Amino acid sequence: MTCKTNEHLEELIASVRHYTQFGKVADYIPALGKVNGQDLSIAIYDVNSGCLYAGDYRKKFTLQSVSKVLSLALVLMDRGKDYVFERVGMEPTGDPFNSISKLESSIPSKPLNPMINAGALAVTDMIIGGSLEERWKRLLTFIKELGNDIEIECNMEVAQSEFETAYLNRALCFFMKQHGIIQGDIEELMDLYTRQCAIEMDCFDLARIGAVFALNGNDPESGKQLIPKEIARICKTFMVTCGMYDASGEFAMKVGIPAKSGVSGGILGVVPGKLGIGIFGPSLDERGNSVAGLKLLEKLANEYDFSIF
Ligand SMILES: NC(=O)CC[C@H](N)C(=O)O
Repeated sequence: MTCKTNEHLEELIASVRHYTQFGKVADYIPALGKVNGQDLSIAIYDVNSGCLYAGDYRKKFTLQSVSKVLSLALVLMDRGKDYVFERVGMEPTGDPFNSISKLESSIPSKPLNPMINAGALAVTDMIIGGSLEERWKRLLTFIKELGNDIEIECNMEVAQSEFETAYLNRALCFFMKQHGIIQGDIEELMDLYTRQCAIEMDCFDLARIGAVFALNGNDPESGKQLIPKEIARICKTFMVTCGMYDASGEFAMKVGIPAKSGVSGGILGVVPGKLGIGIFGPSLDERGNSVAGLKLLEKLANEYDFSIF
């Protein structure tokens, strides 16, 4: 599948690029702070007619929280939904993605959903494998298959940078270990989680992964079922209710598609039955979503009537 440039998408990008100045690049993970805040690119994978792009769509970025949907899909396939949802809830929090507050107040004491850091850490802990390397390999192989790109790898500099500074995520893990939600070793989990967040790809790969979800888990080229339909549906539901952190309600109102963002500025979007969308725009708003990426999606959704509602 090749990706063609598209004049109208270029115009749309040009019309929203100035929003990048209203946000800022995440630097709480030091290695993430090195990118150019003005970058903005998009790829759209239409399951019927091919791929279109605008901007530097081959520029690589790390998935960060976008990876949470993919680890969730793998773990649901590994363990089944009863096991997973005994340990992680299904409700949006309305709190920032790294918040610790509801972990203590919710009854039973478990993370409210798999799209916040606490829930995602619990999910990554559930990835099956005899060793850290085996678990990592299983996750990476799964993501390569979804993106149909064997070159997808981990950016070890970003992974290491997060590993060395992830005090709050470690705190979440210690709390969950005390409450029996996390079973494994915490340093091993942090290693696996920070590698998962540092998996690097471009907008084209991300759009293709979106196309798999748009097709209920089927590979858009081979037709192979990569994710069972029910699990793809669960993932898309979480993307709608919790995918854009504590801006998920506003996003549902303004754009209305399953989507997942990450603090690298990536956004994975899904228009069911039709499109996968990959966006990269590292300048973030105060909630950690790509500021220009959101505007771009809003414009596209209005123009092409993407909303599922
Ligand atoms: N919102 C995000 O993208 C957060 C992911 C990041 N790796 C973290 O755990 O802090």
